[in-house]
Amino acid sequence: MNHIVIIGFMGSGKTRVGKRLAKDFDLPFIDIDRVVTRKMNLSVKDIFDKFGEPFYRALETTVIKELIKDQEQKVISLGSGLPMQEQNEKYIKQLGTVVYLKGSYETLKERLENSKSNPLIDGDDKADKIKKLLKQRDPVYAKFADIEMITGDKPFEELISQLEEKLQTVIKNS
Ligand SMILES: Nc1ncnc2c1ncn2[C@@H]1O[C@H](COP(=O)(O)OP(=O)(O)OP(=O)(O)O)[C@@H](O)[C@H]1O
Ligand SMILES: O=C(O)C1=C[C@@H](O)[C@@H](O)[C@H](O)C1
Ligand SMILES: [Mg+2]
Repeated sequence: MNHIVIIGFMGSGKTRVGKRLAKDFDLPFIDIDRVVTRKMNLSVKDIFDKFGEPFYRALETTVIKELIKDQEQKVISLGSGLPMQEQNEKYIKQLGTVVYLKGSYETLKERLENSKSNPLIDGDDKADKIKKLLKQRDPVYAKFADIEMITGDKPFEELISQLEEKLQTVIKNS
């Protein structure tokens, strides 16, 4: 399928950017974190606490597999951890044009400072956890990316217009 697929670290802007692209391109928007929490009627944190991370990962994989079969083009924001799971690799590759929203450690730390909804970075050592996870994840996100956009170095509107220009070129040539 030729969905527009947004990946990146927690706080990189997958939801905000995804919603905006969907509006501008007049496409439906799907946020996989949101689909999973709706299915369970629980927050990400509650799913992790009650059922554990492997259960959450299995749900994410179910959702991405369903989206492969979806013939209606969409903008899809993936969960931040989804590209890290080996079993999802083949599905991401089939899904469409992948946009990596790449944030620096400083940008992400600032955006995530007050967030309490990400169980993998909660706690007093949040900054350390962000640094370690980002180091592991950045090369994996980069590997999947058809388009890489730096987030945090320019105003949101500028990011959107640059990204939309790149997407139009990639989609035209695909
Ligand atoms: N380009 C940007 N410039 C400034 N702030 C931004 C930008 N993109 C997103 N933000 C802000 O950063 C925060 C995180 O954005 P968002 O929730 O979209 O990230 P996310 O990648 O979906 O995070 P998560 O993985 O936790 O769902 C929000 O407050 C959002 O408004
Ligand atoms: O980075 C991650 O691994 C996660 C990020 C959130 O979006 C949720 O998908 C969940 O907290 C896992
Ligand atoms: Mg989000």
